[in-house]
Amino acid sequence: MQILTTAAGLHAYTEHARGAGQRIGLVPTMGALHDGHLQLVQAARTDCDVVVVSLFVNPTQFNNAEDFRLYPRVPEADAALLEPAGCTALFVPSVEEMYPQPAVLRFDFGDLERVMEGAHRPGHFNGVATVVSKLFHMARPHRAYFGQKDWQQVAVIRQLVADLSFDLEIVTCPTIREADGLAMSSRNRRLDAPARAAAPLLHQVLQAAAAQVRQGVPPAQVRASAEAALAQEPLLTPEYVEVADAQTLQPLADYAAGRAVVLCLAAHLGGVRLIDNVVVE
Ligand SMILES: Nc1ncnc2c1ncn2[C@@H]1O[C@H](COP(=O)(O)OP(=O)(O)OP(=O)(O)O)[C@@H](O)[C@H]1O
Ligand SMILES: CC(C)(CO)[C@@H](O)C(=O)[O-]
Ligand code: BAL
Repeated sequence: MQILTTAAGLHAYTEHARGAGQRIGLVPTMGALHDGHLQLVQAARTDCDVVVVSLFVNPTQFNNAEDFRLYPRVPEADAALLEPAGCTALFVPSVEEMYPQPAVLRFDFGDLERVMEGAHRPGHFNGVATVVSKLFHMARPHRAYFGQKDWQQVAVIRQLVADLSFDLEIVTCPTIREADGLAMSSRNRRLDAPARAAAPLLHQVLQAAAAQVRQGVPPAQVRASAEAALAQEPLLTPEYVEVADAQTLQPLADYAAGRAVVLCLAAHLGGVRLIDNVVVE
């Protein structure tokens, strides 16, 4: 596995592979890797000849300085996991390398980002779109891999690819969970024992809400029951619970035949902010 630290080095690596007729898979991450990330690497390995994993805690997508400061950083352990998983090149740039000058370009994803993560983390998707665009330009992958755990992020990135005509395919992989249902997340490392013990409630609440959606319980009632269930746990402070159209992400007042529904939530647990979602087809 090659370790690359510069944009020019990454570009040279992938252009060489492209020239040799190889297919390039890109897996963008912020590190502190777990099985959710490794699944993306394995999917890329199955589809592509070379697999580039980027590891960069992108400052421009953090709306909370403390969240950025405390974000888990374990690059040596990450590198040790990546080679056996099939990564052929690890891109670990510095902030100066990714942002030689402050980025001033602003993205506006319209209604897609006026809800949920976009509404609660001002500037977040602008930072994600900026860094993902840079990575796409540097690596020019044939395919890029993202997790369903960040459902809204995938919708935003698909819009970015369509609007800017990036010549690549976005592949989405399912959410990998711990045995008790908690969605794997780098931030889980920051949960203390009581918070970790309470954390499976997030997925339990989503599953109960999904059952209600399947029974045709109206969205407002599903939302209210989920909020009430979360309120039972004193360690947990819910930020939002949403019953939304899975494609447009707009909150639903009612169900429409043939349209998938996504149930999303964000909550603070012992000072750590977690998100999760479940899709009901
Ligand atoms: N449990 C998971 N299952 C599948 N994909 C995941 C999972 N967790 C993260 N991913 C995906 O991995 C990619 C990199 O995510 P990231 O590095 O932010 O990790 P993370 O675990 O989501 O961390 P955090 O949520 O704490 O930021 C994203 O495409 C994300 O959706
Ligand atoms: C896509 C991404 C790596 C961009 O920094 C990040 O938002 C993430 O880890 O999901
Ligand atoms: N996985 C999404 C990245 C973030 O929380 O900033």
